[in-house]
Amino acid sequence: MTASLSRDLSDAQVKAATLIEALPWLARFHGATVVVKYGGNAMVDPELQRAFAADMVFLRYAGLKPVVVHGGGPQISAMLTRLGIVTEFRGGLRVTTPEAMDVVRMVLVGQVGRELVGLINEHGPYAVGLSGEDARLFTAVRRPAFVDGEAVDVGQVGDVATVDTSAVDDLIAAGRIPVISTVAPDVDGVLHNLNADTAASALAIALDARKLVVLTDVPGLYADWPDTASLVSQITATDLEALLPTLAAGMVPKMEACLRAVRGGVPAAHVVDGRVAHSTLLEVFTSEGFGTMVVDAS
Ligand SMILES: Nc1ncnc2c1ncn2[C@@H]1O[C@H](COP(=O)(O)OP(=O)(O)O)[C@@H](O)[C@H]1O
Ligand SMILES: CC(=O)N[C@@H](CCC(=O)OP(=O)(O)O)C(=O)O
Repeated sequence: MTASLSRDLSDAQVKAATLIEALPWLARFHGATVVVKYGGNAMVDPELQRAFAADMVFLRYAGLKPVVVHGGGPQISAMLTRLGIVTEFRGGLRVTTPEAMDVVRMVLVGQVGRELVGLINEHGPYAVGLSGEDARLFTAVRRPAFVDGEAVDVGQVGDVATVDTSAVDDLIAAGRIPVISTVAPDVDGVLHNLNADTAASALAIALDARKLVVLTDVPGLYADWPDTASLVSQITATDLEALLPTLAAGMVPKMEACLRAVRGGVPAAHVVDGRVAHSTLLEVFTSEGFGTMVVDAS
């Protein structure tokens, strides 16, 4: 056998092994709803954006029901700066004045959501964008931020008060991929800015999703950040609860969202590295999984 033929054969074996490794996961997750929080670098790097859109279409063709909830913090900050509006974050939440709220809605619904819908729809007529305002998907209740244990008012920032999944259910039943922007009215119709990790978690619970996958810019949760040797591949909700008070800013809403999802009945919540192309597929269809998995019990 020539060297190149044996290389071709071994390449073919590696490809075949990768495909067949997916078989049990294809069987297990056929028909399952998976909520994916799109955020971090995967949202700003054009190649990663395209890879993410392809992953959502792949999940759909593999018989899963992907639902995307997107972030957009950096894009909101960039637009506020362009418009000369100064805002700050307190306790991980953006202080949202009525003026800032207009920009949050414009950027999330009108820009970030639209761009992702466009990328997915390069593959076919699948993605439909919604915000929390559509068909009462979310209602919000004003929440404070916590700084050094003290509650601080951060304006029109909300927690999810209610979820009505009917519009999302209709889209899923029609074979579509819902793409959701996280702004929502309160009971008086006043629009609120929701943290996207928090909204994704609430939606995963309401949809009875089998998985919540949260994309971020690190390989996963580090028990002892920033010690890279402390990457956690799996953690129980109980252990995560104990670790939460020690976590630094960005990871707190993400891990709280995973904890809430799992406590709310979602069998597994994952934080994966969105800087790696196709991270969602690596998580769903490989035996090792990818990133950090949170489960209710070990
Ligand atoms: N224990 C930890 N494990 C992993 N990342 C952490 C931890 N503590 C703080 N971080 C930081 O949190 C960041 C993720 O939060 P954030 O930047 O808000 O994410 P995103 O933009 O993806 O929503 C990481 O890039 C990292 O810098
Ligand atoms: C209340 C609050 O802070 N809302 C976020 C909403 C967007 C978001 O959560 O985006 P990422 O996932 O990219 O951080 C904000 O205004 O930035």
